[in-house]
Amino acid sequence: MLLGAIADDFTGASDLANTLARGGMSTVQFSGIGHGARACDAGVVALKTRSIPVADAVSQSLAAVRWLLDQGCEQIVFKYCSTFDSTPEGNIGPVAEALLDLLGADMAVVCPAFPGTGRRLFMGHLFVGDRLLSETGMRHHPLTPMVDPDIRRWLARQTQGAVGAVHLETVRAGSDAVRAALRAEREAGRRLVVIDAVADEDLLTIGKAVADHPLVTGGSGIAQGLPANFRAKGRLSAALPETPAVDGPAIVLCGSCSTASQQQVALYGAHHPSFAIDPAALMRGEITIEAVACWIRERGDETPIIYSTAVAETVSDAQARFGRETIASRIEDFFARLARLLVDTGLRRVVVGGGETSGAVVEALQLGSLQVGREIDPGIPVLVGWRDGPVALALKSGNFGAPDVFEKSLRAMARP
Ligand SMILES: Nc1ncnc2c1ncn2[C@@H]1O[C@H](COP(=O)(O)OP(=O)(O)O)[C@@H](O)[C@H]1O
Ligand SMILES: O=C(O)[C@@H](O)C(=O)COP(=O)(O)O
Repeated sequence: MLLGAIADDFTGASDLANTLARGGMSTVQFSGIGHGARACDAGVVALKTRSIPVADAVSQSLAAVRWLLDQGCEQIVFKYCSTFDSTPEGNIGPVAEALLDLLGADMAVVCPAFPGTGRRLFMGHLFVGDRLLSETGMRHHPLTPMVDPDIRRWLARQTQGAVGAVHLETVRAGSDAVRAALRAEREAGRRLVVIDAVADEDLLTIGKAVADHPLVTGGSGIAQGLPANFRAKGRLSAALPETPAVDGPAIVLCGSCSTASQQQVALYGAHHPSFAIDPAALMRGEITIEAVACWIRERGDETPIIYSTAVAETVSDAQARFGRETIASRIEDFFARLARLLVDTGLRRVVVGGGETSGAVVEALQLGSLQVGREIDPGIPVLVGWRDGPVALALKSGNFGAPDVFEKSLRAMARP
């Protein structure tokens, strides 16, 4: 492995793996570090560290990066969400600072921008489409409500050290100007530097400027320029491995409550059987895995959607009644155990909506390593793992995907 990455959730990992694969690196996504290595140019370790206590996130991230270094990785990417999902405590800042220490690095860029999905960073402020981050549905995220669009200020709340900034005019002046600006930030003692990017060309400029940085942090966009650094040195594998087409019984599971997911669930549900998980009924034990699996079997050849997706008010009511963490983990656990039961009884294709939800599901399936296949929509590839035969996955990040992304995912998995 040349490039090693950790991602703080599973949809984020597949988003990054997709970018690296499209950039020409043979890429494997690992579910944690307990499953053994596989030969590839880039290894992406999916963690579920976005919404856990800071100390746990730091120790899991360090362990994963140590493992990647043992596999020979020469550069490490720390991938977090393009909407910078985090709380005032972390976990982006503390993990980034711990990685700088581990790698003996004196600085790293911080760049959540992903223009292909409308995430742009200008003057340190993060936009989604034409709105500041805090004026979007992310303000009401069930676990990491994003109420401040100034990434410099939000990150500074999470870090021990001061946060630096490099603005767009410098990025537009080219890689040498970026290198000089980053050097000035480092000399001023600012180890984490928020850097603007509003277009793919900005990310390519930044990618070139950080070719020799031990640590690069950002959304998947920051990885756009990295494969070229290895290609320029003639280091990339000649052929990219193909993923098999996977057909057969399928399910769509959605635990994301994002605005995009609400629309996608409604559209898919208009044409397919759908089953809504009511959190209160789940907590009372009135919805069981076995009963839902039986309902799915009764649908025959159809591919149903099972979802807990709800509007912000319903989510906050459930959180007030049962506690934010309790209800979240109860729902995640439900999807995880349901997916495992279904795959063990013949299901071959699983589409999951939501990063935390995907993490719970993929961990329960214990697929180990996943090969990265074709792109379904920006940031969403087909992934293929193995459990008594190939199992295809599509892990849809909350706000990613066209309105018909669930249908498209099922079709893309089955295509040779
Ligand atoms: N109806 C609901 N009420 C409360 N919490 C919910 C509900 N539905 C899902 N959740 C929780 O909200 C979180 C959504 O996070 P995630 O799966 O990462 O989606 P996204 O990708 O949109 O962030 C999960 O922990 C999930 O269990
Ligand atoms: O960077 C992104 O936006 C995604 O890759 C990502 O991390 C998504 O997280 P969720 O919205 O929680 O799925």
